[in-house]
Amino acid sequence: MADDGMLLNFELAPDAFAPAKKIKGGSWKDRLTARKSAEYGRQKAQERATLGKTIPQYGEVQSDEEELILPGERPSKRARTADSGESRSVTKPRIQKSAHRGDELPKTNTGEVISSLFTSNPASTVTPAQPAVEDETPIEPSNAPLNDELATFTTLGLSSTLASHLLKKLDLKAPTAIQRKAVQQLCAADTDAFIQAETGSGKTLAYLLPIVQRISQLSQQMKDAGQKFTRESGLFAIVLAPTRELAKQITTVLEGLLSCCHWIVGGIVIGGEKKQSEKARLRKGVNILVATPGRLADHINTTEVLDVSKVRWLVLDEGDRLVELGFEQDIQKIVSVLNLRNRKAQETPVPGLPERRTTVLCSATIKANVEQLRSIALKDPVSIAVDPAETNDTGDSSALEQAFSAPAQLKQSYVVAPAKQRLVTLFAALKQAFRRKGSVMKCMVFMSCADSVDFHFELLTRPSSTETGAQQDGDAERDAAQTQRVPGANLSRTDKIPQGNTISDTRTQGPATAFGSEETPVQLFRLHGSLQQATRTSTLKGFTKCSDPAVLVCTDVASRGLDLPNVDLVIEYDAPFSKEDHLHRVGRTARAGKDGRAMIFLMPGSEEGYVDILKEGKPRNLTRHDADELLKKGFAPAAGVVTDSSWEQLATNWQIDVERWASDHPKHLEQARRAYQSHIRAYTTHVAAERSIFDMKQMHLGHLAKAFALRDKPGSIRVPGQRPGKDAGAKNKESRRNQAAKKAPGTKRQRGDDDMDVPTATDEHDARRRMYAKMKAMSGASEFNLG
Ligand SMILES: Nc1ncnc2c1ncn2[C@@H]1O[C@H](COP(=O)(O)OP(=O)(O)OP(=O)(O)O)[C@@H](O)[C@H]1O
Repeated sequence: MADDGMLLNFELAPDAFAPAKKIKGGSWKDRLTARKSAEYGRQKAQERATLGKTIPQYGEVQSDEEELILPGERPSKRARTADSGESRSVTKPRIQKSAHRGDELPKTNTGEVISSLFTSNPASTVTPAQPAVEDETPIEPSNAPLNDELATFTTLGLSSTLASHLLKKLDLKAPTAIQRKAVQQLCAADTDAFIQAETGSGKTLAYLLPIVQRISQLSQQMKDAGQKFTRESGLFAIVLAPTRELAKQITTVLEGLLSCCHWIVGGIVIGGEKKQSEKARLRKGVNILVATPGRLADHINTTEVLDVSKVRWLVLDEGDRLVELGFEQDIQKIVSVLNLRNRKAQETPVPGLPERRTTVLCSATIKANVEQLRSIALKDPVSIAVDPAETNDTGDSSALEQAFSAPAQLKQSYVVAPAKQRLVTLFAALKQAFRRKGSVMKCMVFMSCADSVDFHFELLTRPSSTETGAQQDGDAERDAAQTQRVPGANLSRTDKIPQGNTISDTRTQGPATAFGSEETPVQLFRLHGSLQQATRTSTLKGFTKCSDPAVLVCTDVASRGLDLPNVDLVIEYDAPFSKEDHLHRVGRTARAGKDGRAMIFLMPGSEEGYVDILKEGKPRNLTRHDADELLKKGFAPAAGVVTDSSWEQLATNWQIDVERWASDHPKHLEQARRAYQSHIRAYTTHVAAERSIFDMKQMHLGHLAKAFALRDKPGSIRVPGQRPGKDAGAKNKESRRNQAAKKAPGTKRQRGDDDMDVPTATDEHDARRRMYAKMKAMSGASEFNLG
């Protein structure tokens, strides 16, 4: 009876007793999301029925369930930050005034208070020595082709055919410094070599030109000896690259070269492509093969027709990355098979074929970890580097490690933005960059993990808040999200949620509605290792070919070796995992003598220590920006009149809008939470030497949540398939780290250890490699998924 009484107090939603629809089809994730949407819709309808609550309108602050204290509830025992009077509350649903600096917090008309962007932020630990003024003095590019009259391709030992092909067909007038050295050395001698030079200095041609030259000489010698050179004459050279994208790019450069000697045939074998068609190509015969190590090792095992006995040139491009991604075993296997078959082939020599194999290791950064590759693959290598101090080096990698630097003409800057303001500052930086038509054409934004890339892509391409539910592009999911903002609209949103996974697989391009405009439309692309190979290829192509200004949001899968034309700005929104990664990321711009800008986001406090590491890359100009400065510029109205309060108000409104976008729809919310958690995990994977700079213990997880448009308490952020958010907390991390430290290095991990983010090994390289392996496993992605 008592129950009956209770029931009478509630006005039930009309469909309250309707049987829940069984959701079929799609992956488990899709079904879960659809189920949640249905639940959410039912809950909201019930809330409206019981509390008479209306759906908030756009621009109105929604109650923040996690941050707010309802009347009658006890306030929290302690403030969220040591320094703060932050974010506690009383109830009222509308904003009374804007969040000005120093104001407590924006208040809603029922007294609710939400966390402000501009209060309780930690102060910078460094007083800027000088105002943020970019040095406009022109600087001589360090990776440009030589302008010395004597520096021509013909003087390097290349045939006149090849040299004139470079000039006339490929429009390459002179070699770069590293090309001059490498081509001279590798055309003349059969010694192993390290090629080390800045990003964008033309290393691909530096090793391909001598190979093509030598094979073309070989073909001539065979002809002289009365033998015909064909694609079946043998496989003479192999180039190994760590990523499929890079392998494809090398193949394109190779094809460009081979068009002047069409009898030499190049080919490619990479993971993610059909193995049968690769086998068919290998059966027909190739003379130069570009491959990823895993796939080549696989073919060596399973494709009988692949004869490697005549391979005389082996290139390991991006050597340190090959090691980091754990390819040593594959490479070891490939090298031992090459050695074995090579010995056999000497019994039936080919005229003009060198006796020994030349192995070349190549990278802009060559780290100590390359020692392993060196012992596996190289014998008495010579060092080919541009700096005269290194040219006599006989391969001591510790000396080489000191040598790397960013291209001289690259303008680097860092932004000091507190955790809460990261997202809004990123928006402001992009808005500002693309405001003036033509000032930036292509920009890359690096993030630490695939989930974060997906979330930011979705957020920055979301429909503008003035649009209504009826989306012209027919994107039903967006429809659903948008409909929620229309008061009185039919809220049975489950009807509108597609069963397919529209976020993670299919859509990798969209208009950047957040910061593009009608006058300057900007296209946004996303790229990470968890995408299907075909999607990745078409995304890169789309970004490259896009005639509108474009932004590629990506993980480190795009950091190495990719030569994307006209990238003029690189933003490292999440700091790189090591200083070498930084040089490779920023090296996507300022290539082959062109100008470029790079900007890295750091948080006030220990992260500012990263500036010293940036300086190790010998930047000729390194400028500091504060978040306020970017926010002021980014939120400046078109007329450019910015008052102190207007930009803060606009920034706050923007933040509120994205928080509502996230909280209004279960799918967005889940994506935001997933991104937040993955970001925290990735944060713990910085190399040991940099862990005091990127220190989890100093991270304010609540503030960080705001950068993912979340209003949740960090501890309550849970996503299916991921560990609970609190596991990422500093306390737990610390205790697990201690546990790990107690284990002897090399001890096999116990099952309970397996979810640790902190590597147990003391050896930094090994730890990092294992971490990559773990990240790969976490997202179930392919050989070079770094997200
Ligand atoms: N001699 C040259 N003259 C003009 N442009 C050149 C020359 N050599 C190469 N380039 C161009 O320079 C760009 C960078 O070349 P490449 O990708 O080989 O650089 P890289 O040193 O391998 O860079 P990364 O270290 O980032 O992989 C390419 O667009 C290439 O076409």
